Amino acid sequence: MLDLIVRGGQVVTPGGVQQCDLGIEDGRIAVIAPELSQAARAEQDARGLYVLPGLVDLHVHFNEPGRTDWEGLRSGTSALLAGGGTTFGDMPLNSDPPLLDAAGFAAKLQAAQAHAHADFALWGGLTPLNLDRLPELAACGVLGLKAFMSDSGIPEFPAANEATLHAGMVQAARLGLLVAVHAESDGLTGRLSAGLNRPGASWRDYLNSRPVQAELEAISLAVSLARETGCRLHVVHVSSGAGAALIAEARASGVDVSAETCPHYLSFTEDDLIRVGAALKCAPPLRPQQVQDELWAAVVRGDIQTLGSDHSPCPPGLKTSPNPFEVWGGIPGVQSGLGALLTHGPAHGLTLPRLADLTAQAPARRFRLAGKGEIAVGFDADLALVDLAAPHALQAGELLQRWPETNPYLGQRFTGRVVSTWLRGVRAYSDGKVDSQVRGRLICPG
Ligand SMILES: NC(=O)NC(NC(N)=O)C(=O)[O-]
Ligand SMILES: [Zn+2]
Ligand SMILES: [Zn+2]
Repeated sequence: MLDLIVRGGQVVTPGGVQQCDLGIEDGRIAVIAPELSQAARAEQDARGLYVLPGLVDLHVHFNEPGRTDWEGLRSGTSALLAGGGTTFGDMPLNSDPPLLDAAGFAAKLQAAQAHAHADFALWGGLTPLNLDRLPELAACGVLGLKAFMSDSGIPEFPAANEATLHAGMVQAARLGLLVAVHAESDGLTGRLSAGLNRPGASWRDYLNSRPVQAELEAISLAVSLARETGCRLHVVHVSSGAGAALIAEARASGVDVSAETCPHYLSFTEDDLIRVGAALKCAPPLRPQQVQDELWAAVVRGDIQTLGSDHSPCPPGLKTSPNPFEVWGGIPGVQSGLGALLTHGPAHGLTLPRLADLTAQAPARRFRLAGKGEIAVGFDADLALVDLAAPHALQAGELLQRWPETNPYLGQRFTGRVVSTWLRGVRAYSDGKVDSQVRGRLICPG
């Protein structure tokens, strides 16, 4: 007997969108068919709703242990579920200690097993401080190694210069680990910031300190090191079409490199940053409309393979400095990414199967997370049931993150609303509430 039938939804698979039933057994999708007649212990009516694979958001900063007052695993995963996400990859920094060795892994694993309401994978860091710890991180089962090519803002997580990145990639290639980079040139951003960061600095000054050129220089360096070392490379939060093009060119010439961008680069421009200020500060920064249009084209074309939220919140007090350079950078986005994509995507030609690929299937495939990211027989029954006929303005009261008032999407009109989210066949979120009994599991790349 089936455990559950999800009945009559518009199911989004790589092949297209079709109305059918999903039969679920032992947390996995057992059968997909137009009208299931088998017996089941429970039924969920999904008529009129779209059934998407739960988001596999491999770029979040939940900051636990150590900076739980910035976000935390309970609040972060609650917001993830409310946004249709079922699996996350937690970045190694902003938690304290940062995840740089086996002890850091154990500390975060313990916190996540106790508090995460969604399945999780854990990134390890690649910094000049822990080049001798990469084999032990591989043995722990990290999702990959994350390096900053510019200042991370966190002193315990220093940037990797060319020599560190090279040494790390040589090892990563041997250990079978993927390396992800925050690609902005430290030399260029450092030089420009030194001239522009002064009392009275404006948001335009901040934008000028982190030009697209800084991204291109860093991508070029990372790609050439990946080519030389044979290391798998993933460039996170690509902010420009030119950056995506550089990566596409490298892929075409045989480098094993993929690209991520984030919903905020597709939703906001530098004009919004200048108007709104601190809530929209991130690095790399938001770009002009023209650059955003090119980025959208790269997403739809497939030159960007994955979407991640780069959910990186902080308490409101860190967003109050009058000097843009002193404001903490990072945007919360784990609950609003899907809504933003459903709202803005159609105008750019983004179809639902392509959206599902970018947000779930492609990240799971790229990071070898077996059984995740797809609505197909044998895969985990990780599902988001979405009402596309429910446009609404995003309210602080529905945001489950730690600091809802810092969310820059507040008040925006979204086209889709997540009605319920299912983790391995269990309803983990519905109608604004998370089932606090639901616990996530560690997933290691295969
Ligand atoms: N320390 C951070 O959380 N940094 C993050 N902040 C951003 N993107 O503004 C990131 O991913 O670089
Ligand atoms: Zn980054
Ligand atoms: Zn990040």
